[in-house]
Amino acid sequence: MGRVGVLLLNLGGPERIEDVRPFLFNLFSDPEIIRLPFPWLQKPLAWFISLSRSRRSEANYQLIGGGSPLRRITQEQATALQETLHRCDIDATVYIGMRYWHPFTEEAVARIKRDRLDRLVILPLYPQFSISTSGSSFRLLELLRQQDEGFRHLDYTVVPSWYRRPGYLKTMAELIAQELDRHPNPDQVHVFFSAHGVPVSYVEEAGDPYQREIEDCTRRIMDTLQRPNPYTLAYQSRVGPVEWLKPYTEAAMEDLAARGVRDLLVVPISFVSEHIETLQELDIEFREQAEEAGIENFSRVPALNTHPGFIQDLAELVQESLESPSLTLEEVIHPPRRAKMYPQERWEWGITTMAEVWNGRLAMVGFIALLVEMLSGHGPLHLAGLL
Ligand SMILES: C=CC1=C(C)c2cc3[nH]c(cc4nc(cc5[nH]c(cc1n2)c(C)c5CCC(=O)O)C(CCC(=O)O)=C4C)c(C)c3C=C
Ligand SMILES: [Fe+2]
Ligand SMILES: [Fe+2]
Repeated sequence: MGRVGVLLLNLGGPERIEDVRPFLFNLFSDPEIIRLPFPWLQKPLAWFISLSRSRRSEANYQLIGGGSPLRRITQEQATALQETLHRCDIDATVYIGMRYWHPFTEEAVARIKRDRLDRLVILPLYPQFSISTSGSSFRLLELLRQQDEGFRHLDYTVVPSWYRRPGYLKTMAELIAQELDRHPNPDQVHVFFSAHGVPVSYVEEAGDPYQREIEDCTRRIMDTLQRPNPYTLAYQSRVGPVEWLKPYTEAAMEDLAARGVRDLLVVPISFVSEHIETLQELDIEFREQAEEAGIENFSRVPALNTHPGFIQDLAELVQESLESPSLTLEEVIHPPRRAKMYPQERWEWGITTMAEVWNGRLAMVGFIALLVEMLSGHGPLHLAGLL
C-alpha cells in the first residue's frame, strides 16, 4: 500500500482569549461563511464583524475555561485513529488541518509533502456536508493543489460526508439510549436533536445539501435507536440578521415545555467533538432557558470525542476509502458555483435592465451598510470616524 496519510479536516477554535478576535477574523474572511457579492468587501467586513462580535464571543469562551477544547480533542481523535489503523496493519500517519486556527490546513499540507506519501485520504470531521464546513475546507485544499505542483501530484481520495455509516449511527444510538436510561421515566423523554444552523439562503439559493443530510441523519439515528420516544430537530448558533434554518433551538425548547414536555434529552448532531456550542450554548444558555420554561429534567448526550465505537468506524471508513475508486475534490465541491450572469454594461436611459442591475448593486451596498450597523451597533460612518 505504500505510505498512507489521513488528513482530518476541522474548523479549529481559539485556544486562549487573545486568539478569539483573530480566529473570528479568519472565520468571517471566508467567502463560504459570509457570501458577499463583492470580494473586495470581504476583509473589511470580516474586520468589522470580528471586532464587534469579539466581546460576546470572548465572554462565552471564558465560561468554558478561556478557550476551545477543539485542538486537544481533535489531536486525541487523530492519535486514537492512528493507533487503531496500526492495529489493522495500515501504517498510516494522521494529520490535522484546521480551517480557521492552528494547526492550519496549510501546515498539514506542508507536513504531508515533507513525508512523501503515496496515498492520502481526506476525511472531514463533519458527519454531514455543508458548503460552510467541509465545502470550505475542500475548496481551500483544491486551491492549495492548484498552487503547488508537489501536492497536485499526490494520489488522494476524499470522503464527502459519512453520517450514513452504520457504525456511526449505532454509536450515536447507544449514547442516546444510555442517557435515556438515566431519566426516571425513559420512555417519556423527548429526544431533541440540535444541529448547528446555516442561513436559509445556503439551502434555498446555493443548493447546500446540509439540511437534507441533517434530517436524514436524525431519522436514521431514531430508526437505529428503536425506542418509542418522540423527537424534534432544531437549529442553534445563528449569527447576524439574516434568516437561518428553523425551528431555532431556543424557540423549539420553549414550545415543547409549553406543550407539557418535562424531560428533555438534547443530542448535538452536526459535530463530533465537544466545543463552545455544546459546552456553553447548550449546557449553560439553553439549559437555563429550558428550565425557566418548565423543563424539569434536562440532559445532554456527550459528543463522540474518542468513543471507541466511533474511532473504530472512522478506521474502517479509511480502510474502505483506500480500497475504493478515488473521489476527487472537484467531484465533491458541491454544488458547483454557478457563474454570475450580468447583462452587457451599455447604459440606456429609462427602466432598462442596466438600470435594474445598478439599482440592485446600490441596494446591496445599502444592505451591507445595514448589516454592519446591526452587527456592530454603530453605523459605518461612526465606525469610519466620520460622525
Ligand atoms: C457543522 C457544524 C458547523 C456549521 C454548519 C457552521 C456554520 C457556521 N458557523 C458560523 C459562525 C461561527 N461559528 C463559530 C464556531 C464554530 N462553528 C462550528 C461548527 C459549525 N459552524 C464549530 C465547531 C465552532 C468552533 C467552536 C469552538 O469550540 O471554538 C463561531 C465562533 C464562536 C462564536 O462566536 O459563537 C462563529 C461566529 C457561520 C456564520 C456559519 C454558517 C454560515
Ligand atoms: Fe459555526
Ligand atoms: Fe453560539
